[in-house]
Amino acid sequence: METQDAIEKADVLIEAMGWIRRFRDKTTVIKVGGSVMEQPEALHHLLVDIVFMESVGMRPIVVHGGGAAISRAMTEAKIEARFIQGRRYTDSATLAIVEKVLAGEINERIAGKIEEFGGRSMPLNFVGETNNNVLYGEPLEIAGDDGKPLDLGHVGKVTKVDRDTLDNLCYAGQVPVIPSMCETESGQRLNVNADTAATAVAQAVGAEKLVFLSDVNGVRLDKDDPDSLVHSLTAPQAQELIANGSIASGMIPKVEACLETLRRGVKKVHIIDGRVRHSLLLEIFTNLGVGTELIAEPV
Ligand SMILES: Nc1ncnc2c1ncn2[C@@H]1O[C@H](COP(=O)(O)OP(=O)(O)O)[C@@H](O)[C@H]1O
Ligand SMILES: CC(=O)N[C@@H](CCC(=O)OP(=O)(O)O)C(=O)O
Repeated sequence: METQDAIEKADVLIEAMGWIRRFRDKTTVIKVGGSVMEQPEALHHLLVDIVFMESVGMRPIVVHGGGAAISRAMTEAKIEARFIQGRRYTDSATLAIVEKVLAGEINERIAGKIEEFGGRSMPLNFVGETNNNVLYGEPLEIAGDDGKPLDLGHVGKVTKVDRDTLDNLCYAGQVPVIPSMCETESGQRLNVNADTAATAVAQAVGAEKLVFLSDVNGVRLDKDDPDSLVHSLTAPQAQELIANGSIASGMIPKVEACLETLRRGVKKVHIIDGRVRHSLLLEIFTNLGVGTELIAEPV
């Protein structure tokens, strides 16, 4: 029986070989949502998966949010969190919290854990003595229903990514870990929605794949019903679900980010459940089709 078990394990390795070959030296951008980071066990398994990917010659890049932790820190500081079209209104006091919690604590924690699990990583933030920032941008301008610009405070969008630094780190076998903030040309720091930050990184490095890890099993027709999961979604279908309100709250910037990424040529975009053990490896190494795959047009 033991030999049988060992043979089955060897079969699994052989099955993975084709996928490993396919993705070797190709970049996968992994966006880790704040909700996944709230669950230490889920985060542990996810980071081990990322170390595995790097060990077999893939090039993972992590972009992370931390919405839940930011909101918690705001409550402690007695600041009320307010969202406008899925973006956090960011005044100066909120920005200071975002910088400390997201670019500081969470970013360093993820990078530290990757190292703890046997990988090598580089936290890319501007907190501390050296500025390792790779995301540059400008204030985000969005309009309300009346067409007038909305005041979001210090919220930005990424317009430039330091691709050379990311390429060099990946080449050297280090996993870049990027918080969702950017700096303007004049050095002003801005809070960026993590889904859109991940999109900008995926486009800049010409990623083969962009995977969003969230706390739901994917895009659902009814957001409260896990059985209404949509396995494959085309761009027009996704737009329809946003327009009719089926896709709401934090799922809006995520799906919009997916659509933008497809328009810019990244081949595959997936939204999967980061709470499921090894969901990332299942997504990459099997045909099981976990979560929702977004595609530009039906094949
Ligand atoms: N149609 C939908 N399908 C799935 N989730 C949805 C949908 N509409 C809204 N949501 C909400 O979007 C959330 C995911 O977005 P968000 O909280 O920003 O996640 P993350 O922090 O992982 O980026 C889900 O937890 C769910 O409550
Ligand atoms: C402008 C804006 O909304 N920024 C986000 C950045 C963090 C984020 O996006 O975190 P999740 O991935 O966990 O949602 C925020 O302040 O919550």
